[in-house]
Amino acid sequence: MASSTSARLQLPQLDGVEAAKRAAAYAAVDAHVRAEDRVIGIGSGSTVPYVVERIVQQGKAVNAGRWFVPTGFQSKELIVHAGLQLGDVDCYPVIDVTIDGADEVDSALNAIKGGGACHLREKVLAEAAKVFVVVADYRKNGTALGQAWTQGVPVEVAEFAYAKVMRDLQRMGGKPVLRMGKAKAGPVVTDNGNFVIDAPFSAEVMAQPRALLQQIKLLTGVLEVGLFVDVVQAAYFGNQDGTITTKVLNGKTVDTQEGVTFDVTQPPAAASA
Ligand SMILES: O=C(CO)[C@H](O)[C@H](O)COP(=O)(O)O
Repeated sequence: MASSTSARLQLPQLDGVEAAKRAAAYAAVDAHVRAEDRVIGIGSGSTVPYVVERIVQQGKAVNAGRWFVPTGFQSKELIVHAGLQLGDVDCYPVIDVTIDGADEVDSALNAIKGGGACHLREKVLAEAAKVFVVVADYRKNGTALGQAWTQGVPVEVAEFAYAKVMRDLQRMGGKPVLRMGKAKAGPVVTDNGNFVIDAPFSAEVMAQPRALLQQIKLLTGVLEVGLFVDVVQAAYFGNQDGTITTKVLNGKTVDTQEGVTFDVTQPPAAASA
């Protein structure tokens, strides 16, 4: 994928899952962040720092004319600390490409997102983008939603409505739990000041993600649901053996390629632009 004639990058040695995340992120940037792209959405999670790292490797010249739109506090900090120009979706409602993490992706490119409680802004930046790409390690690459990611569908709710929405989700057959803070007494509060409910459903219900999304979205008090249906155009997964797996939308079908060789030490082609 990258040219083998350029000088190699000196990168820190990473093991296992971290190496997989880096490979997925670098491969996705190389394939989807073109030199001419001017507005770029930056998602959330532990894989996204490698996305920003690769974009920085594309060089100061190409990045000087770009605006970077974050999905939350974490990605805003990444953008600022990388010396990239910060934009917002109210200035840039059309984004050239957004790259984000994912909690699980199925074989039809449906995804669960919201493990970091950012899925409201993430979905706005996904839908604002001409191209929406997710990056993850091999643990997130599945065939059906809810198999690997068992903590449930993340649902962002208005704080005052949470108890009513919990009851609604129970009536739908879910087992909702209010997400609690780890180093804070009380619930997680999103970047938008709301609560998050995690709602596991049976495999039969999870097998129809569009129907489930529509049903939850209609509950009064719900801001957004972490089911991303028909919005992901490509997914990149880093594997344990150093290769990557790609799932790319091709018309109405998904082309899957496994065991793709990718050398992270090769600089990105856009670096010379
Ligand atoms: O949806 C998200 C945050 O709301 C993240 O993108 C998702 O949790 C993936 O994170 P990681 O790259 O750490 O696995």
